[in-house]
Amino acid sequence: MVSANSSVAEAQSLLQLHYLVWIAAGYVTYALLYRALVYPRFFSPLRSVPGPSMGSPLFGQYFAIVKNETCIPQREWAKQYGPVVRWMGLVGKEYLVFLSPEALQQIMVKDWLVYPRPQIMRDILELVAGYGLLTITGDAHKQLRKAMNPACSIPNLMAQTEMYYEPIERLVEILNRQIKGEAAPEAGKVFQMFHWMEKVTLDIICETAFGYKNNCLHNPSNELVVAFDQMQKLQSGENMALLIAGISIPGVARALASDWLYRHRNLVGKIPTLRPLSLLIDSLHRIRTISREILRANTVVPDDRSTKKDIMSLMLHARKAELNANPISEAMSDMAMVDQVLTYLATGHEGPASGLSWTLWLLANDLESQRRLREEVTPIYAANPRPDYRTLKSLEWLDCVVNESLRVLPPIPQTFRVAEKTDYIEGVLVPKGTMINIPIRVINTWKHVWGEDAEEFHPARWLNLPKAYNPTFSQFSFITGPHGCFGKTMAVSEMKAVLASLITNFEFAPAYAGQVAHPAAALTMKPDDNMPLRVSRVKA
Ligand code: HEM
Repeated sequence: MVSANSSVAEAQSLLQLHYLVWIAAGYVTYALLYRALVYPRFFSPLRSVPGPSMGSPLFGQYFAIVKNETCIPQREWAKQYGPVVRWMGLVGKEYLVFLSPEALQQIMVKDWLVYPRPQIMRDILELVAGYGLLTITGDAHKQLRKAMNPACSIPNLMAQTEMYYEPIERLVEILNRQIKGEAAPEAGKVFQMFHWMEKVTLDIICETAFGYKNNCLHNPSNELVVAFDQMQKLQSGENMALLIAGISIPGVARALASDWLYRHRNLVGKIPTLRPLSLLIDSLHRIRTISREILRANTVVPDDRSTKKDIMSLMLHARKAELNANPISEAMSDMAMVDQVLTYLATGHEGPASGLSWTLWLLANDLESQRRLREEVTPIYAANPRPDYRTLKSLEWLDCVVNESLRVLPPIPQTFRVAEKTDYIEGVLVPKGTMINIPIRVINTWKHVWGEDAEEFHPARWLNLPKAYNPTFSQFSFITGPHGCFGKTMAVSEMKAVLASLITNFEFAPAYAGQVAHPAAALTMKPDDNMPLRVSRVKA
């Protein structure tokens, strides 16, 4: 009897569980359908903002975004619908694009605290660049940025410029030697220019930011280059989607950077879909190991009178000052310091390496601009092969070339912000939680400002700027405001030093007839074929 009763009770509770599962599944389906199909079509305050069709019910325009060249769909939409565009992401997630200076001023400058980087973006950035300026916001960000600002002061940059030349001269010497070794040296040699730009910029940032001699130019199996290369190969729309899906699960971002998962990465790699994650774990571990090494090599804290203002000295100094003021304060731990090293390693070389590769590509396809640049820089180098910061800054055509290249092919082609509260932008009611897509590449090539040839490379346009040009918002490659690029001035002066040395010594041409560039982007926009270019000695 007892057992018959308990069987009935068991059957009843199973039935209840069964109902609960059905109710939960029904609710999730309803919520998904409501979010993806009903709300954006019938209730969203953004439903009347112009933009492309809703796309697929679950994926919106997601595939148009990840399968096309970065920012090209947004550019087409802006041409068709104007400077405010709405597009749909996954499961009804609404994205807004604004191109006007007024809107960008509000989002990036005036109300920057209302529009922080979205959490998912910060999680991804934290994975590659650690917990630092890129991932924090508000007061913590203000404090860290204030401590670091002297690293990019003009006197500091003037002192740093001299340090660029050792790696640059190594690069020139390697290219020269390899061209000489060819059967017909006068015809030059094809080099994967992105690889070389990555190496020279890594050596420069290691030296100028941390006083660390990396010398990956002479060492093809250098751990840092191998790790960053491996990460670069993983940068595709599909892998990014996998990463975003993975990171959306709480705890996954932290796990990916953990030593435990590194030890078990081969197990992860056994599942074919997860193989890119196992490579990512490996790269992250290698980069963290070197960052720790860099920190260990920098244990001496500069005293108060020290004139050393490289990034590492400033960080050590800030930590010492904090501990002196309050010995029990939570000054940066060694782990937090490693994260700062990661931030500058990643940001300090990727942008300049991509920027330089794109500039060489554009010059290889515009021989007149290349010739004019050589004519400007050659006498400068003949007088002094290590021109200083002010000399580089004063070269007019060099400035035009760098500005124009960064405008047409910006190394960081887009970024995102999220509305933390409901607000109006350009008269559009933007509900809390709306994603703001800042398509830098589209802003930089907006015909309304730059005219009909906006998408073409014409350095001379910087000598006669259009009426609608706005110095802060028309070339937006470093964005602006409290989260604007920390290394802007350094990046530009570094690009100029590398470019001027290369153009004085070499001529650049496409590697083969009909060559086209293939920009591939996840975080930064790089040439997906490593940019092969034919390099030959400048004829006397
Ligand atoms: C051509 C080269 C470069 C370009 C185009 C570039 C562009 C950018 C952009 C667009 C951002 C904002 C990203 C966002 O908000 O989503 C940014 C942020 C940042 N960049 Fe650069 N960057 C370059 C070089 C550098 C260099 C050389 C350094 C370091 C020495 C650097 C350090 C940083 C840091 C630390 C941030 C975060 C700033 C903050 O939020 O306070 N960048 N960069």
